[in-house]
Amino acid sequence: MILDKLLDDIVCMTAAREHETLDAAMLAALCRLTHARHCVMLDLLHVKDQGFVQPRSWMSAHGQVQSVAAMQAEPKRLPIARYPVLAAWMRDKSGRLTEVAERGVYTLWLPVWLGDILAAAFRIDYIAPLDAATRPALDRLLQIYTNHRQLIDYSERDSLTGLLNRKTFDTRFARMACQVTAHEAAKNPAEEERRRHAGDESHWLAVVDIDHFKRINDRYGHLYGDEVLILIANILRASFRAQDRIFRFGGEEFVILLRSVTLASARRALERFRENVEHYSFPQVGRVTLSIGFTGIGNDSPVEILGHADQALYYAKQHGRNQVRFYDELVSSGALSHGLSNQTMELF
Ligand SMILES: Nc1nc2c(ncn2[C@@H]2O[C@H](COP(=O)(O)OP(=O)(O)OP(=O)(O)O)[C@@H](O)[C@H]2O)c(=O)[nH]1
Repeated sequence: MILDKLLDDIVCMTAAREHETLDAAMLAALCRLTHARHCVMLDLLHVKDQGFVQPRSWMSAHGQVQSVAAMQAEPKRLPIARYPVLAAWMRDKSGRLTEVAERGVYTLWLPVWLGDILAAAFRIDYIAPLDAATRPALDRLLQIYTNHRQLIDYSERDSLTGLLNRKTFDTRFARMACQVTAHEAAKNPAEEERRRHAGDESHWLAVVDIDHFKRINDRYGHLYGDEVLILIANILRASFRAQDRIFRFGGEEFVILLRSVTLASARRALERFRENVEHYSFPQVGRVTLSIGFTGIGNDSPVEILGHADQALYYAKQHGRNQVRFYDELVSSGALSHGLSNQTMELF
């Protein structure tokens, strides 16, 4: 019986081609196998050598899997010290299934190890103790989950920085732009423009390019150039929210999708990131700066949106580098004319 259920769950999990679907299949499997009252997946974030814990997805009371990616608000991050089991795993760089019983409720913790990095954990709460066969079954299921997650990571991510790759950007951005276009179709473009400037929440796309990166490679060699790319990827991860998506677009270019924020917040986040890089001391290389162009994601096609952000980036490069430029503002001030320039990067 347990074998049948387990095989069904494995079929579901290994059919997943994206993290969200894999996480949902794993949560459903865990709830079914443990008859859980509550099941949540937590992400472990490593920020400046400190560990933080943040929910990623969970099973709702109605048996539906919900995910942070679909939420408007930033989920709460708590220091890892608030979770003694996770803190001990992180300190020891090892740990397996751990069951904790307290006042008639059992909590099972399952770690997701990627090498010696504790990347995530599942927490399951239930009231009847697990039978002897369930624990080893959960342990195997966790191994299958981790293996499949690594496979998805491998195809979605850039091997140098670990950020999402260009192929993933193409798929995700086309999907996101379609959703926004469908949502905005009923509105008139002038109203959408007014809404973005009026401080309403919207989605934004930013293109980031390291300044004079060729000089870094030429002066210090490609290995140091690669190190700069890895460190900038780390600063990017620490500078943006869980709902935002960060891609290495190729070479020394990165793309950020900022979700559901006002123009002022998007600008502030990008400025803060730019300053974080400017003030970081890169080993051997010293100071590195970057230029950023960004625009709103409205009714335009993905190619046009990328083209607009790239035009703003090009403007930043032409006007001193180390700055953030907003496409719509450049157009309304007359510094840029609306439409695709022939200096835009090669798209798709
Ligand atoms: N180390 C390293 N270098 C790379 C990688 N991908 C691309 N590059 C280098 O990135 C450099 C990009 O240089 P350019 O496009 O001329 O731009 P830039 O020197 O950054 O100048 P501006 O963008 O105008 O500020 C080239 O020297 C590429 O060889 C990589 O994965 N690792």
